[in-house]
Amino acid sequence: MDRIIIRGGNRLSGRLPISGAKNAALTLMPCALLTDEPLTLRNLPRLADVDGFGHLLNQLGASTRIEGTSPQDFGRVMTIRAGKLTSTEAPYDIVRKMRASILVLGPVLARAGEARVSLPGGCAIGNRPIDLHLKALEAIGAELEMAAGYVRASAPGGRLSGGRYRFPVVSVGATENVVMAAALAKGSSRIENAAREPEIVDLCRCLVAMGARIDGIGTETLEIEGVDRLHGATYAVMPDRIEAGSYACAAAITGGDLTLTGVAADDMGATLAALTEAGVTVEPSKDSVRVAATGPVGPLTLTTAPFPGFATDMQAQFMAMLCKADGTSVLTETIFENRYMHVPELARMGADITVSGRTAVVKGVDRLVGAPVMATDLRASMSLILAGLAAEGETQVSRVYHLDRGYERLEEKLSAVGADIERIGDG
Ligand SMILES: CC(=O)N[C@H]1[C@@H](OP(=O)(O)OP(=O)(O)OC[C@H]2O[C@@H](n3ccc(=O)[nH]c3=O)[C@H](O)[C@@H]2O)O[C@H](CO)[C@@H](O)[C@@H]1O
Ligand SMILES: C=C(OP(=O)(O)O)C(=O)O
Repeated sequence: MDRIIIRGGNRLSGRLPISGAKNAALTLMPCALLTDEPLTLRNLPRLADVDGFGHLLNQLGASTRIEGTSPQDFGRVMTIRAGKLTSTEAPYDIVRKMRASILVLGPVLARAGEARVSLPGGCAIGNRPIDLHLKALEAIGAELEMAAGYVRASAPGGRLSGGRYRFPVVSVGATENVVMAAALAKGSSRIENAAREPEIVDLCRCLVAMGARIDGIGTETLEIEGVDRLHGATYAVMPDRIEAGSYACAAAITGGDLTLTGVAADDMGATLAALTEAGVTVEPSKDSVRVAATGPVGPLTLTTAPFPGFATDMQAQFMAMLCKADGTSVLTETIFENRYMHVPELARMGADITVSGRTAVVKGVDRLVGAPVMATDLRASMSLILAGLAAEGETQVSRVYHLDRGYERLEEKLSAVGADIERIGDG
């Protein structure tokens, strides 16, 4: 298993390119299952999860072709063609490695009239049930059955009816699943208390480019008028606002000056507001953001919330940054019940953090010291990288396969702006 070694203390500066968004890519790729025509996605990040999702699409009978890119290019172009689905099953072996596999349920059901998908189970950050995906699909006409760890869904008469559903809790994935399925339903659907994350907007725009009829895009009420068929399209994946936010924290924690290029600052409101509140200079322009800091950042009080609130996917990175803040910060995690796995690892590097229930109190310290640490999930891993960049001496991060799910060529991007970082393979 690879490890990442960081010798901390370097101030980062320069331009750092931001990739296409993992979480948008993982909901745009299954859209290809809704049509027999090709869907071409541009600006796809080179990530383990994207490769894994491609593999799942192949299992279902779709072909995936990566066009004309050389290894040094960011932003791949993939054409997915699901002329005919040869299988309607997402097997346990794939779903257990990548939770987002559940996002084939709605599209396969809508296209083929039936789908069988393994239940994903929990993961390091929490229990993560899929009951809301199932309730929403049921509300638009799906019949469901659970057996042997799988959910089997069918549409009576081969086609979903459409219907109305109000989410009791905001769910990104469940909103995505039901919107994709409703796009091909016989009738219309109204989805209330829908997630409003920019990735949902990206999904809706792609579906509209494929011929879907959706009103209320970007609001909490989505009205979808089902169409008989969708067609192919070419669509560019939105910039990764979480990757951009993570590197913004890298600029801040190293007292650096980074210009993040290829970003959509409008999608990063809560992150940029929090950085500004912490005394970091934030200068957004058309498709870049400059983030610069000179001394220790100021303390913050942050609570995670669905968009437009402060993203849970940024909590660990902000915690790392605040470990060296000039004062005491309070972070509250409201989305996932177990998203503080990075705390004991940060403590090994000298951080002073006390967790009580959903709240973490982070007392800023003058120095962090490099140590061997273990990545436990994607954003927790990034928090360890950030702490390592600011720590004295060497930090070794193991289990970096978590990072490879969501950060494209991390060591290359960070070395190019001055970090002393390398990946070491064990075998
Ligand atoms: C691939 C992808 O886009 N992942 C993102 C997506 O995950 P994901 O779509 O899994 O997250 P959700 O928005 O669904 O989860 C929000 C909350 O709802 C709960 N819940 C969700 C579904 C369900 O059927 N029942 C239920 O109780 C979850 O356990 C969690 O507590 O949104 C999360 C919240 O912004 C992000 O952290 C993830 O990075
Ligand atoms: C939790 C995340 O992803 P996933 O939903 O794919 O596990 C994340 O991107 O931080």
